[in-house]
Amino acid sequence: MKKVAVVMGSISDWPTMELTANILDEFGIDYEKHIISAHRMPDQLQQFSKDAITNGYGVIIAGAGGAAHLPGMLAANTTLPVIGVPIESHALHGMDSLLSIVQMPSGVPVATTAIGNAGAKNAALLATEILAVENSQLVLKLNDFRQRQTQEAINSEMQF
Ligand SMILES: Nc1c(C(=O)O)ncn1[C@@H]1O[C@H](COP(=O)(O)O)[C@@H](O)[C@H]1O
Repeated sequence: MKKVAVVMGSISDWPTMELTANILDEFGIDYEKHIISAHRMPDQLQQFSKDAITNGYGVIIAGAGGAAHLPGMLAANTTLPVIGVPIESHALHGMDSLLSIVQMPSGVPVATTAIGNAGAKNAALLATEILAVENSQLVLKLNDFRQRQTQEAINSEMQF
């Protein structure tokens, strides 16, 4: 199975992106985590994204905050699917991150999640669903995850 790249613009994004990593762990998906900033590490960004297919990645998840150009610049340099996670910034509560990730020009798509923790978790689930297209074991695991989630919601309703 292909690996997932979990990329973030700064180590300060890790408390959010760790939630992505936790879900990939839960599904037994091989991933690598990297700090690569399009702004601060432009050469490394180019190298990483151009080599991503030959290095065995199937999906890239990129979390960034503020002027969050990282997911878009990764997408510009590879045809792998890129999922962007808008980190909840302090100054603008992640609206800056969201708008700078979601408003890509036509021709270079980035699948954008919700801001912050929910987005980080959904990015991992979406990456799992992409890999599940070619992997029936992952389909079973995703169905099991959904069933448990439904049961937890039913239980909370009964205890309410
Ligand atoms: N948005 C970007 C990029 C980029 O898009 O290249 N590089 C860093 N950052 C973001 O800057 C925020 C503050 O970073 P610091 O905490 O390191 O100052 C982080 O949320 C990071 O993702």
